[in-house]
Amino acid sequence: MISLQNISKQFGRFKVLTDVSFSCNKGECIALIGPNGSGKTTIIKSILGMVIPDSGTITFRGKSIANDYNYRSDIGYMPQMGRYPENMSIGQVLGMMKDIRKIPENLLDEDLIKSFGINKLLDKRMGTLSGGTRQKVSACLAFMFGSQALIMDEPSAGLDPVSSEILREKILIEKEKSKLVIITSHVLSELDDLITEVIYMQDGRMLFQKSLHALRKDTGEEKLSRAIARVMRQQDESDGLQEARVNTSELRN
Ligand SMILES: Nc1ncnc2c1ncn2[C@@H]1O[C@H](COP(=O)(O)OP(=O)(O)OP(=O)(O)O)[C@@H](O)[C@H]1O
Repeated sequence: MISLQNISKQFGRFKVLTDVSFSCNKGECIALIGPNGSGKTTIIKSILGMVIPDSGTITFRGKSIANDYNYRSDIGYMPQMGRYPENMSIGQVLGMMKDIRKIPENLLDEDLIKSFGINKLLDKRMGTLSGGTRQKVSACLAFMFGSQALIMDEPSAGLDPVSSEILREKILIEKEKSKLVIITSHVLSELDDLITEVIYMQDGRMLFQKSLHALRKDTGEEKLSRAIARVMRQQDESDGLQEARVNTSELRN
């Protein structure tokens, strides 16, 4: 459904993405993980056309996204930090998005609006909302139009435990409908029962893409956090060995 081929991006002199390639398909729930600054949000923004890569190709349903923004109506996006007109009320923001997307009222998915209780806050101005309520509005918008792909950038950040669980249940329901879900999170424990695949980023490079099943099998660890920790230890050991080999050969020369 979404495919990245050799994507690289530089901001000024700083290389943020180097030769990133991966594909993801409907029915998959992909954890895009990695340390702060490893390039996860830049990947997401590149998929959404908000960042233009310096090189490489991104395709959505087999078609290059370059110069064609129509594909975006098929992606529900929940940003890390939603920015909205501060003077508009929640109801006006929801209404504005409905007008832009032009989806018939009976096809709108308003589950989260009800379960988060957003329907009781429609008159509140965006500028007065708490961080968590703003996140809830972003979540409502991401799911509202029944998009076939959902991209969520740290969706539970700022949500209280009850709301996190509501969102998690919703993601599971959509995953069961064979949608593609891409999700970034630093709280790996909340991804355990959700995801099918892991893409691990480090320093702007994709270190690996593996099914959760393969990752568990390779590491012998059931929990994602422990499996990732084990992979990183193995990586450090192999980097150390490599460094030792280089040092030895430098000494010989
Ligand atoms: N518009 C920009 N101009 C300059 N540098 C940028 C820009 N956007 C991102 N960067 C830099 O690119 C790097 C990757 O940022 P990105 O937001 O993709 O990381 P991330 O993996 O999502 O991090 P986090 O886990 O902290 O959200 C960071 O060093 C960031 O400062």
